[in-house]
Amino acid sequence: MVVPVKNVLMTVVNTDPKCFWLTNYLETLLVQVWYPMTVATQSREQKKIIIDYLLKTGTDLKNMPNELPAPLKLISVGYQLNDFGCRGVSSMETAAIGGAGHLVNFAGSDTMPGLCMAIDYYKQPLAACIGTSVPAAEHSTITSWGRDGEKDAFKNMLTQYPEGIVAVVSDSYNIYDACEKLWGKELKDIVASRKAPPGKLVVRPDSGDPKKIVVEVLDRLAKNFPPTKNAAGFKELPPYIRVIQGDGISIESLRDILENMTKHKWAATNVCFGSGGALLQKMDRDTQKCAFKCCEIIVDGKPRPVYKDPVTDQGKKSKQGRLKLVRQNGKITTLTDGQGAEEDDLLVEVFCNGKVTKTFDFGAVRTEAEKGMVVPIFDVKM
Ligand SMILES: O=P(O)(O)OC[C@H]1O[C@H](OP(=O)(O)OP(=O)(O)O)[C@H](O)[C@@H]1O
Repeated sequence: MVVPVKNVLMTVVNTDPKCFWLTNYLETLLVQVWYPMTVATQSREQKKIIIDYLLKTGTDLKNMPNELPAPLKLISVGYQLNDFGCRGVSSMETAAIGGAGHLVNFAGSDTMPGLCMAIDYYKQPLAACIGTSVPAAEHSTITSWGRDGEKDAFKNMLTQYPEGIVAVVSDSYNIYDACEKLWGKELKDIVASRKAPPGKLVVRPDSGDPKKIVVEVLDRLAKNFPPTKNAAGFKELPPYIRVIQGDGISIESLRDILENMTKHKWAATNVCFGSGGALLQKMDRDTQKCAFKCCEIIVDGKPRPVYKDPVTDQGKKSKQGRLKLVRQNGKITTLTDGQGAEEDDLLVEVFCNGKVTKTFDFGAVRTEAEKGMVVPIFDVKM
């Protein structure tokens, strides 16, 4: 469920007076949910930005081709922010937890542990295509051919993967020449013969100022792959060629790039993104101010509200009494002091006296996260 910050997200009630210490004992463990929640939230914010620019620059989102075999449905927005974060996090466990958080909103990911986590813990079959990636060159598979062998390295990628999507990092030496001379002239016929959709070459710059380099690359490619204008007057490269920016992507740079593309009349559909450290690592518990506080205590059989209210920071005031999460006039809010009716509480019991009483599958989590988005992008429940 999408809940604004500063609301109650979970409550823990002690059911055995002999274990009065248990709730606080669990605090440290339970508060660790701050991490996947923050990854999922930031990834969802980036999805909103991408959809916003797609609409602004004339993409017909409702008629985008399905990217998955029936009965699964996913439009290509699901691959517009790809998880490149596995190498940039502190452990494989972090990659698994954060990577699954990103998959709530997108389907593109190179973080295998995230995919395994979604399958294992949320009981999704592999065939549900929770997360996928594409064949892609990395610098070593290009530079091993030597500086004079870059064209042959590129050609090798196109011929090894003659169908579907293939991404090729193109900045090993000179990204501008790679776009204009190698892709645009020497290999143009092979690129243009790729059957699209879904087949396409995805050119990857991986250095330079992210804000500028994407437009520079699009402009260079446009010299030999003439773009068409969509209904809103924005340029689109031929469907067999696209660009991925995977270096230095954060919420801020993603917005800057899309804004700069819009300024230069390039449609957002020409580009997709890869994000690593900023997606999975560059955040902390205070990003969304996630905390766990005592709000009620039973003394001599009588409940008593408990709270803190530091004079030095009003923002740290905690909620008191029994808490409920409710929807009032369409807005989610927290009721304190036992107010509100039990049946209006959006919080549900998930664990009681040693037993898990409710579970959620990954499809249901995704459906919740898509609520409030302009366009739902996937239906991959199985
Ligand atoms: O969002 P980020 O955390 O920056 O992750 C993405 C980056 O990771 C990889 O490069 P890497 O940093 O391994 O090396 P390079 O940039 O020197 O090629 C990739 O080529 C991207 O540039």
